[in-house]
Amino acid sequence: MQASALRSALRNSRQPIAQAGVARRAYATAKTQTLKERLAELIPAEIENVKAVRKEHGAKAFGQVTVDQVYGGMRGLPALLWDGSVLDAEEGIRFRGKTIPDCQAQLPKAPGGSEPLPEALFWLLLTGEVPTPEQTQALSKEWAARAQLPEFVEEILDRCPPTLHPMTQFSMAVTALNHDSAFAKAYQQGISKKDYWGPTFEDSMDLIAKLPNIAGRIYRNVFGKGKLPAIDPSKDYSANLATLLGFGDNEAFVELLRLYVVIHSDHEGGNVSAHTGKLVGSALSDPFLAFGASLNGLAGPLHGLANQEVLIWLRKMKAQIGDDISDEKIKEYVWATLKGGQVIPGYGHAVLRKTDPRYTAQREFALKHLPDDPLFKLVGQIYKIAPDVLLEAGKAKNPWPNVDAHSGVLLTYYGLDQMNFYTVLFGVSRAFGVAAQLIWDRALGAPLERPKSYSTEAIKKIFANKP
Ligand SMILES: CC(=O)SCCNC(=O)CCNC(=O)[C@H](O)C(C)(C)COP(=O)(O)OP(=O)(O)OC[C@H]1O[C@@H](n2cnc3c(N)ncnc32)[C@H](O)[C@@H]1OP(=O)(O)O
Ligand SMILES: O=C([O-])CC(=O)C(=O)O
Repeated sequence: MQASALRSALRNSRQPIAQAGVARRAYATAKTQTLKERLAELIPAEIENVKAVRKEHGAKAFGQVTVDQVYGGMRGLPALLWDGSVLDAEEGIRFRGKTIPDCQAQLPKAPGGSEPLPEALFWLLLTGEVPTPEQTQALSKEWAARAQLPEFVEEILDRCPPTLHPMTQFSMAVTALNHDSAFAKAYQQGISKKDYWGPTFEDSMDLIAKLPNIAGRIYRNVFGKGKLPAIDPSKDYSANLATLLGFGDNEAFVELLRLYVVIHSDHEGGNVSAHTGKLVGSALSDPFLAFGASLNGLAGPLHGLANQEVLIWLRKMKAQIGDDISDEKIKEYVWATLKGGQVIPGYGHAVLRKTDPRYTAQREFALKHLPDDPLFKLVGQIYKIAPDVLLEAGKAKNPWPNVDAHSGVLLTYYGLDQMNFYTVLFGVSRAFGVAAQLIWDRALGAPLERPKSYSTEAIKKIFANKP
C-alpha cells in the first residue's frame, strides 16, 4: 500500500460509527481490510453500545402515542431502530451523519469522476466509516465476481411477458434468489444466533451484486434492446449497470447512475420499502425474501413508483397544453389534477417539510450536464408553481418536491425514456440501505417485529370513560 493510501486508511479507520456513537480505535493494517473483516471488528463494540443504551434509557418514554397516530399511518411514531441514515424534516437525509454534499465531497470516486461511488456509500452505511479508494475498488471487484445469476432466474425473467410490469419481474427474480441463500441454508443446518450476521452478509453482498444483471435483463427483455453483455470485473458497479442497460459508453450517464444509486439508497427506516424489508427480515426470512418484499412496497405509486408517475403526468401535461407551456397553463393543470382527486406526483412527503435535498442534488447535476434541456426547464418551472397551488389547496403538509420529481427527467435526457422501468433503478439503489440494516439487525439479535393493533371498537372501549 502506498504511503498516502495508508495515511488515508489510518484516518478513515479512526472515524466513529456516527449515530451509534461508538468510540473506538482500530488502525488499518498494511493489507487492504475487507468490509466483512472490518464489520467483524465493529460488531462486538456495537453490541456493548446497544446494551449500555438500553440499560441507561430502556425504561424511558419518547412521548405519547395518540389514537390519531394509530389511524394516521403511524406518522412520527418512534418505533424502529435504523442505523444507516436519519431523516430530518427540514434538512433531509444524512447517511451515518453525512449529508449528500458531504458524501459528494468525501466518498471515493471513479478515476476522472466527480460523483461518489455507491460501493463507498455501502461501506459507509455499514460501518459509519469512509473507505479508502482501495477498499472501494475491492468492493467493485467483489460485486462483479458475485454478479452472475442462476440460470433458472434468467429463465424466469425470459419467460415473463413484456406486459408484466418491470417491478413485478424484479421482485420475482429477487425472491427466487432465495434458492441459494446462505442464511436459509445455515439456518436449516442449525447455525447459532450469534453467527446469523455472517451468512446474512454473504446473501446481502450477493443480492446487491446480482441486481445489475436482473435490471439489465428486464430492461432488454421488455424493451427489446438485444442481448445482455457480460459484467466487466475492471469496472465499478454503476459503470457495469450502465453497460447492461446499453448506456455504458456515455460517461455522464454513468456518473448520473453513481449519484442516483447513492441518493436513493436509504431514507431511514420508516419508509415503506425499508420498513417492509426490516419487518420481513425480523421473521428470519433471508435477505432475498426480505428485499423482494421491499420491492413490492417500492412499486406503489405513493412510494417509489412516483418517479414513473411524474413522467406520465408531465407527458399528459404536454399533450394537453402543447409545447409552449405558460405558468398560467401549468397552474390550471395542477389545479385540475387536484380537483380530479389525484395527487401531484413527486410533491409532498410523509416526513420532509422542505425541498428534498435529493431533488436539489439532481437539479444541480442537471444544471451542470443538461442546463438547456426543455424537460428539465419544465420541471424547474413547475417547481415555481406547484408548491403555491398545494399551499392554497391547503391539504398537503409539505408542498415541496421530493426525489421522484426529478429523477425521470435526467434518465429521459440520456435516452432511458421507458418510465415504467424507473422504479427498478430505485429498487437497485434501495437494496443498499435495506441490506445494510438487515446485516446489523442480525448482528444485534433484533427480535421478531410484532406491534399491537386495535379494532375501532376496542379503541372506543379503552377511552370510553377517559377525558
Ligand atoms: C421516495 C418516496 O416515496 S417520496 C414520495 C413519493 N410519492 C409521491 O410523490 C406521491 C405524491 N405525494 C403524496 O401522495 C403524499 O405527499 C405522500 C404519500 C408522499 C405523503 O403522504 P402524507 O404523509 O399522508 O401527506 P400529508 O400528511 O401531507 O397528506 C395530507 C393530505 O394532503 C394530500 N397530499 C399530500 N401530498 C399531496 C400531493 N402531492 N398532491 C395532492 N395531495 C397531496 C394527501 O393525499 C392527504 O389528503 P387526504 O387528507 O385527502 O388523505
Ligand atoms: O421516506 C419516505 O417515506 C419516502 C422516501 O422518500 C424514501 O423512501 O426514499
